[in-house]
Amino acid sequence: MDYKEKWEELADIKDELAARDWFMGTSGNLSIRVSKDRFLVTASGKDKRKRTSEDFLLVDENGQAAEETGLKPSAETLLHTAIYNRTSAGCILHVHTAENNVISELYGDRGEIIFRGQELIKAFGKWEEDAELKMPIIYNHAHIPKLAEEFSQHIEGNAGAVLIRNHGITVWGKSGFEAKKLLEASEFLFRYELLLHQSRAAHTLHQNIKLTN
Ligand SMILES: CSCCC(=O)C(=O)COP(=O)(O)O
Ligand SMILES: [Zn+2]
Repeated sequence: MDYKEKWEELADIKDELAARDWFMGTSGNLSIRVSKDRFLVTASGKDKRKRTSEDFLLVDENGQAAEETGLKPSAETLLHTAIYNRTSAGCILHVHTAENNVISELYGDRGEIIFRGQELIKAFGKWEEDAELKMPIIYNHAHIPKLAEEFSQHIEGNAGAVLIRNHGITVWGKSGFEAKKLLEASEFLFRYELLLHQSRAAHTLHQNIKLTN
């Protein structure tokens, strides 16, 4: 199976995400579809900031190595198989950032975060003036099959995003370009939300200080 082009595409995306410092402490995993039942996924536990010939391995629809290799697929490969087996997604990106973790903790008890009135929700195809983007937040089960099972309940269509509480975000899209767009839009929305919280808190504190003086 010739997957050189897909390999290079995923390696380029990995470099771009690494330049943003989105792979702290070896976290994160990425994959790209090569055929109906084969995809390339990052090898587990690697420093994803480095570009090497052992960054990815080809796996089948069960997440098992499809070629002779000493590499281990990502520990979270079952989340990738869950998406590829249910959709026509072409690429999946999972990163841990401080921002996505804090948002997942702030809104985790609600089970979702809803974005409204934000231009960047258009990246998710939400173009109407009153549109809202609901992003599910699921519990971070240590047992990956259990995590994948809960995650699967939120896979709707060929593009989407799910937050795993105090863990990270997983996005998928029809292509590498689409998946990256959703990831960048999500991280923008998280930073915006956090800045807004901080600005409001600072403003309230300022008002209270003025009142007591
Ligand atoms: C050190 S991060 C803990 C595992 C994780 O959440 C992750 O994204 C990376 O795991 P992988 O096996 O894909 O390297
Ligand atoms: Zn992870």
